[in-house]
Amino acid sequence: MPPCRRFGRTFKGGVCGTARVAGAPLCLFKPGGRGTRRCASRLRFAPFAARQPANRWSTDMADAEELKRAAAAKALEYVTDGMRLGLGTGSTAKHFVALLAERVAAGLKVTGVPTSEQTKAQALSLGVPLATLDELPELDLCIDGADEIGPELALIKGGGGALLREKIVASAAREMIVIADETKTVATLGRFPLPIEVVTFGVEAIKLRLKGAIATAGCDGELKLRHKADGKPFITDQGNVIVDAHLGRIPDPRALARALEEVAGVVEHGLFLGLARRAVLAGANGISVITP
Ligand SMILES: O=C(CO)[C@H](O)[C@H](O)COP(=O)(O)O
Repeated sequence: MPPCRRFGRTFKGGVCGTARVAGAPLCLFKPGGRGTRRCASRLRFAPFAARQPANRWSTDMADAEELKRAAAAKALEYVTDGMRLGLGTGSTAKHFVALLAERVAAGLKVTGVPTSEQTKAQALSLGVPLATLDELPELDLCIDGADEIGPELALIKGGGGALLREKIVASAAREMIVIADETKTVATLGRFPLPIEVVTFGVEAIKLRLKGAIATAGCDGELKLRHKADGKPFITDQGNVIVDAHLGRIPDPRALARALEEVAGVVEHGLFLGLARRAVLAGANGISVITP
């Protein structure tokens, strides 16, 4: 049995052979005739075989991570030497930063501007050179995840609470590429609660004004202040709080964005309109790259 070209190992009871699935570098693991499973991570490869009898939920979770990593790997193809990169936040962006770090270790020269303290810590720990947006106010490319991807690549972002810095960094970049597993795509935005970052002063009054603004854009739904697991309000990297708007449907995202921007106390909202120029989506059938 030839060893896996990616991992350099031969796996007992099965064949591991690298392949490109619809352009994405994935390793195909064929455990002894029991079907083909995908593995995109050296570290998780061995446990994967042992995981065969695991319950459906954990298998789905693992598959979702593999898809995120596959999207991140494809997006890496758009990165070239010397680029100034916006580095997104979230579980998909985390895969991108990890893969980017491997390329940096192999000699790629890039400078990243992180969109959160979390991403900054990850990038620093992996040796990715960083700068602040003040030092690099113009970026070549920003790569980030999203919570929902609607028509014309309109996005909802901010599930991880980093929407403010994410929007500033994406706006500073010549191009934004959004990376996600394909379950994030929707025909109409709004199933994912829309994060709205507001100042900590007068939150209840701000929520009342938000309710009215949301109604003028033809939407309705509950507004909830975001809390952490310990019950305390979630505080963003900029020291603000987040109100999540559970709207269900956003028929006119531009109208809603305009209405939200008029409410005093709103710092930013999670509607990213006209920012993403490309989406790299990973699904069961491979990778697709879509443009608005
Ligand atoms: O906007 C974000 C963080 O503020 C993330 O990009 C978004 O929540 C998607 O995260 P994940 O890749 O973990 O699904």
